Amino acid sequence: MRPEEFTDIRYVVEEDNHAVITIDRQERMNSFRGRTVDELISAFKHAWADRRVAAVVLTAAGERAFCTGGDVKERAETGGYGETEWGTFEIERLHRIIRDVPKPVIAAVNGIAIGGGHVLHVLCDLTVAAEHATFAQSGPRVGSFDAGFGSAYLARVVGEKRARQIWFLLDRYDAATAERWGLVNEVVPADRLLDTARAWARKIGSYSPTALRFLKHSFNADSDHLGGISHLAFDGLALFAEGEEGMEGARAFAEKRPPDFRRFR
Ligand SMILES: CC(C)(COP(=O)(O)OP(=O)(O)OC[C@H]1O[C@@H](n2cnc3c(N)ncnc32)[C@H](O)[C@@H]1OP(=O)(O)O)[C@@H](O)C(=O)NCCC(=O)NCCSC(=O)CCC(=O)c1ccccc1C(=O)O
Repeated sequence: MRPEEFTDIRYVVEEDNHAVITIDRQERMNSFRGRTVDELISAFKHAWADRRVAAVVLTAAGERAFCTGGDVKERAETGGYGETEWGTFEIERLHRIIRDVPKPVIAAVNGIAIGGGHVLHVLCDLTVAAEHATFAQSGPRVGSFDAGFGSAYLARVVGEKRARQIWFLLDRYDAATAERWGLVNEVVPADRLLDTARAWARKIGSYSPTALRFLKHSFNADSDHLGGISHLAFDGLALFAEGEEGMEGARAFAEKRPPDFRRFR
């Protein structure tokens, strides 16, 4: 897919140095549907292939949300995430490409990062967050889980107790807390968010791309076996999400009522 065809995201190469990928579905709080995921994968491939690009910035439009994960309304209405290029929902491939693209990926978190949106920033190499940004997982409330990188790799980042706290209590954490936990690298005022990400990209652009490529692969190698767990988990999730228990979570969200999971205990 060519960048001119994108409807859910924007892709721009700035200063002949870095790519900026902007999720832009503000009417659904920058949640992703199947098409959004296809476009994100395509954008990362463009950034991978483009020799001008030293680093990739992943951000989103507006100040309210970075990404709120899967489009829960779409899921409640249709049981899935809508049409895709190949007929498959490629979120796992998106996770892989963020890790595999041999250039540092910087998440610039401009608002809430929750659910699958939180997982996206966790998988990025670096995270800079606006002061008002918040962080949370939500799966067990809306009938979902990320039992792969989204939980196991998160535990690498913040430690087992914090990762379990994030997934079992589903609270929202402010940017200062996220920085204290090592979940984000730096917190800046909202009006400095993109400039900080750009400055990091510029700095990265002055370093040896081959050295950076090997370093990224080296960091990944140590946790790559978690990809096998992700594989199992996403196949399990696909079955779970369309079943009664999974759908209770999505429907409850769309109907603005608390979910009732008691019959599934
Ligand atoms: C983000 C909130 C905390 C914001 O709360 P608040 O500020 O009070 O605003 P709201 O009034 O709730 O929301 C405003 C407006 O936006 C709509 N909206 C918000 N989030 C979404 C969303 N994710 N999808 C669609 N629409 C959304 C909301 O309905 C409101 O619309 P109105 O028309 O104005 O009423 C809060 O909104 C919130 O908690 N949102 C849900 C976050 C969430 O749970 N996300 C999904 C998690 S699951 C996931 O991301 C993984 C999916 C996945 O990878 C997968 C893969 C393979 C198979 C299956 C799956 C799977 O489905 O799990």
